[in-house]
Amino acid sequence: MADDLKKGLEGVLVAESDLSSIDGDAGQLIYRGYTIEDLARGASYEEVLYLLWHGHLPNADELASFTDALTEERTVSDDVLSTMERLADAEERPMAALRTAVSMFSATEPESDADPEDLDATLRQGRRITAKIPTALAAFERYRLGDEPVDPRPDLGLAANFLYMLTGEEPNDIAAETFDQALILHADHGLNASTFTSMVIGSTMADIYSAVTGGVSALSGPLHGGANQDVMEVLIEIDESDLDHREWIEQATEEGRRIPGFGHRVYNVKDPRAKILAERSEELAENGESKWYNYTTTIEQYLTEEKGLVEKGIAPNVDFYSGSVYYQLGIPIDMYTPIFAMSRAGGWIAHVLEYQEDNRLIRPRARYTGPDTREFVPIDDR
Ligand SMILES: CC(=O)SCCNC(=O)CCNC(=O)[C@H](O)C(C)(C)COP(=O)(O)OP(=O)(O)OC[C@H]1O[C@@H](n2cnc3c(N)ncnc32)[C@H](O)[C@@H]1OP(=O)(O)O
Ligand SMILES: O=C([O-])CC(=O)C(=O)O
Repeated sequence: MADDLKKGLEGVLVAESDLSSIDGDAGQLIYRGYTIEDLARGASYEEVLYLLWHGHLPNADELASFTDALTEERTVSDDVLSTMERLADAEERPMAALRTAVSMFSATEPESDADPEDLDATLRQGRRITAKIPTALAAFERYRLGDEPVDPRPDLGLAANFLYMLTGEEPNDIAAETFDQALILHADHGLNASTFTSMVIGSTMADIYSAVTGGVSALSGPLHGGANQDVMEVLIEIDESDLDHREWIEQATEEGRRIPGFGHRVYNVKDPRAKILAERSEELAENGESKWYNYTTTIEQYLTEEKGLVEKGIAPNVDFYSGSVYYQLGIPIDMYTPIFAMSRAGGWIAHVLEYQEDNRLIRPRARYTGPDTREFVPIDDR
């Protein structure tokens, strides 16, 4: 492969960004200069959204008017609800239902005829999308269970309100805080595949609904956001196996299975988000069932230390520990990737807006390896 061809765009710089920075060797992630550890410990998801969208952490008044604006936009149209019901009846996957919902939100967009160059209008549209995603997703889950959707509660923050709409019960403080932290950890991550997808769409000056729908689509794949569901499925496979979890991972490794939740294009060491989520998983295990956390630590220890994967730069990524956290919060397994999207929508919107401020159409090239020019043969002569 010639040097100028960067398969998978590895290492290629295509934009400047103030939003997030990853140090793949040190295992550090910052959003606009703040470490992910400080944000996860001290901020709410709404504060992080504000930081990403407005460039600074909000003061109390700014946060209050920002959360009010988000809260006001939580309801979704009856058309979206009935579509969620139909898709639930058809046993559609939640990520596909979410992709459809985001696309449908634009039908009730009050500023749908805004000039694409009006980035304040785009931000307001993005805020509407971000506020509505939890409502549509929770409604889909309720319909799947044969229940009616639960109306959003204006007195609850985005994370607690989502859990409330999902179950009909107000979550306890530990569940609400853990889930809020998970949303913070997933909000942004440089030019990952789904963010880049949104930026490519945004670079044509298409609307933000299209960009976020594209982001959801790209995130759904098992090499990207879909891995969090796959990790939990592996843990359940281990639980149901006749083998003990240590034997299971030994056998899986011998069979050459690629374990989801390991490996990353940018990190050569353990993802800092995985460290935080591992702590949350351990805490939940101390007050509940310990086996899920135990399975993950056994896999991590075996692969990284005994099989030496960490020396090859393959270590747990964010998806490795989020599954056992969500499982212990009682969230259905196929909602894990939509939850990732719920959070990452904030990052997609931030990157699209940042790029559109000084927009240039994104349009790379492929090296042509097909035949040289040849003679066209009419169909009757072929
Ligand atoms: C939120 C996120 O998107 S985080 C990533 C979520 N995805 C996953 O967890 C799925 C599992 N992981 C993977 O498939 C990959 O590590 C990716 C897709 C994340 C990164 O892919 P790339 O940067 O293209 O790395 P690539 O697939 O080329 O792998 C490089 C080497 O690491 C190995 N490797 C990568 N991931 C793993 C893994 N999970 N288990 C074992 N080996 C792995 C590959 O076999 C390859 O080895 P080789 O050079 O000896 O052939
Ligand atoms: O950065 C990436 O390639 C994948 C990832 O961890 C994320 O999107 O959070």
